[in-house]
Amino acid sequence: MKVVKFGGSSLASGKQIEKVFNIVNADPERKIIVVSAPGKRFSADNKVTDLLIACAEKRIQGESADDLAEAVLDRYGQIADELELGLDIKDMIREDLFTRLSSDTDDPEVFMDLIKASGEDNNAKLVAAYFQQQGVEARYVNPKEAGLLVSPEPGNAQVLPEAYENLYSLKEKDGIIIFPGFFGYSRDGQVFTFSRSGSDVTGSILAGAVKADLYENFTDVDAVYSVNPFIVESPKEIKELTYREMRELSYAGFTVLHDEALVPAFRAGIPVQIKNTNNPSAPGTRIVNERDNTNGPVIGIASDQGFCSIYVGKYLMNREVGFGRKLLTILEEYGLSYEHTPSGIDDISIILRENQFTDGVEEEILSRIQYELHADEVKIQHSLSLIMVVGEGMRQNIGTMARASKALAKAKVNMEMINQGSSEVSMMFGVQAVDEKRAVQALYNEFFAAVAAV
Ligand SMILES: Nc1ncnc2c1ncn2[C@@H]1O[C@H](COP(=O)(O)OP(=O)(O)O)[C@@H](O)[C@H]1O
Ligand SMILES: N[C@@H](CC(=O)OP(=O)(O)O)C(=O)O
Repeated sequence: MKVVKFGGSSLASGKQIEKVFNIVNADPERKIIVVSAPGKRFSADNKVTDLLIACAEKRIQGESADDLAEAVLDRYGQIADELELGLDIKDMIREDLFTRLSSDTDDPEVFMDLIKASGEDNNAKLVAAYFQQQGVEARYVNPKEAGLLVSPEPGNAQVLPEAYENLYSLKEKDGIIIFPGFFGYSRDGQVFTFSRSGSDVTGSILAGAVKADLYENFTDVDAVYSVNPFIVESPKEIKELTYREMRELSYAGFTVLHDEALVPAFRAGIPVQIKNTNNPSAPGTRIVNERDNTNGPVIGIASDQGFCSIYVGKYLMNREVGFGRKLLTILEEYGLSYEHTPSGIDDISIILRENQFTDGVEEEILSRIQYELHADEVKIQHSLSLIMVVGEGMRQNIGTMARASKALAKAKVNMEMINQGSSEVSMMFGVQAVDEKRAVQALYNEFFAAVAAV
């Protein structure tokens, strides 16, 4: 049995949903179908989820959200018309959205999740209606009915362990199951969503729960490319990579798969296949436990912007027991998570996502570090990009760091910091955001120009 997830780009129009139907119909093993909300039809288009967020924000501010609600309903309406689904489904979606919008906003975050989740929930109902109209035995299954229990963390829910046992019974159901991605229910019955792009996570949870043979993730590219195709033109496709490599790459900027989506599939040992809804005969990319390292040390290069680095210098820091703990405790008190901590004997840098800082907090944290830790120097550097060079082959190859540094030097990119993960499957370079694209291109030329296929 296969669990198959279709992303927003695969469900953005009636024509796309016809493709989805043909793909599912072509393989009787495709039994559990996870759907996202309708995504963008063209680059300047709106994702339904973004419209819903704007809708919820207006209501939270006490304003009317009718115009935005109509824009959402128009997207479903157009799809239903294209698929000749009739009025029932449109009426049902309208009623559902306005019922949700009329609920109380006392807890804005809970309200936001209720509205966001409607994107996937209503799309699953619409897709199920289309499959039924085509004469296929298919039915919408609600995550509450199926027992997809999650932690009550708005916009950042985590699956609860007992969900896996509950969801196992989906295996026994007849026909095709159309399951909305992106959200689950807390133990007391409230809706909570995963973080953005979280339908990938739902697919992986279901695949793990029913012990599927394969988790297929359909999107709008033929494969996972060795670098982001918006940075390097026509980059090499990756045929196979390991869970660890993909986890590092998706965390560091390969948005094609949610970085938390691999854990459930990995724990259950289920391979993941990335495929293209618009070109389903392309083999795609397979994510597995182990692969042959035949083509050099590096499998992919990912990059992301929006980081800052807090530098702390203190003479004899290496001798001071508890220094690191005290420093991280200050960050913890402000609810900040950090990404990397490159360090020397007398200094340490903490790399964080900039968007975690609220007004005024930055100065407060810097002066607390200076004062409470008696630091010699504390400074913050903004607008950094992190570049991750990833590959299991690095463990067996000598000189990968030297090659990367040389390529960056040749491209006149100043490295602000370097960190090699203890796992030896990744190297991190911190550069100024303005240098990011040039750096990625230089690294790509170094590691992929002469490689046939990866
Ligand atoms: N290394 C990469 N390989 C393939 N796609 C990538 C990569 N990095 C970023 N992407 C982007 O990921 C997109 C697919 O993910 P997403 O937009 O979330 O699709 P979906 O709508 O299927 O959920 C691609 O269109 C591409 O722009
Ligand atoms: N619709 C949600 C969840 C999701 O997974 O979407 P997509 O498959 O389009 O990335 C979002 O936009 O975040």
